[in-house]
Amino acid sequence: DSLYQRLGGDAGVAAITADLLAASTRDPATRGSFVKVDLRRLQRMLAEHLCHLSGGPCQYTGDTMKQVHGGLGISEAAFYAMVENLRNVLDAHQVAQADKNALLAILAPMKRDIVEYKR
Ligand code: HEM
Repeated sequence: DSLYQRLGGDAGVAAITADLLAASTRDPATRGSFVKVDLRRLQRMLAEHLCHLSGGPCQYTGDTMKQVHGGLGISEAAFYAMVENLRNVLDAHQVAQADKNALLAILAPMKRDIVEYKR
């Protein structure tokens, strides 16, 4: 029994990813970053990434977090806004508190590779 399974497996991770992307393209704190992005591809890569990180049977085929986000000028505030949106999405999918914390704990250290500005 892995975190991936507790997130709902393939279908759960796909739905969580779709909802997070929907929130990210709506939230004024983050939406500007996604204007020119191929969201279908991003959905696929992000789902792969989350599947891999949570112990699912997936290979992540994208680039490193530093390669992907470098130069995008992402602020710490935007990062925290996305974390907050993910927290809400996981709540909406009734992911247990411990599993939510486990996933967020895996993602938190990536901040240093993603954020370029304090605000
Ligand atoms: C822990 C937090 C985050 C994780 C795990 C994450 C993960 C990813 C992944 C896996 C990709 C796809 C990589 C690829 O295509 O090779 C991606 C792309 C992207 N991310 Fe993030 N991300 C995070 C935070 C953010 C934040 C806070 C923003 C902006 C507010 C952001 C903006 C983007 C954009 C714009 C792309 C698409 C880049 C492109 O295709 O040119 N990400 N992210």
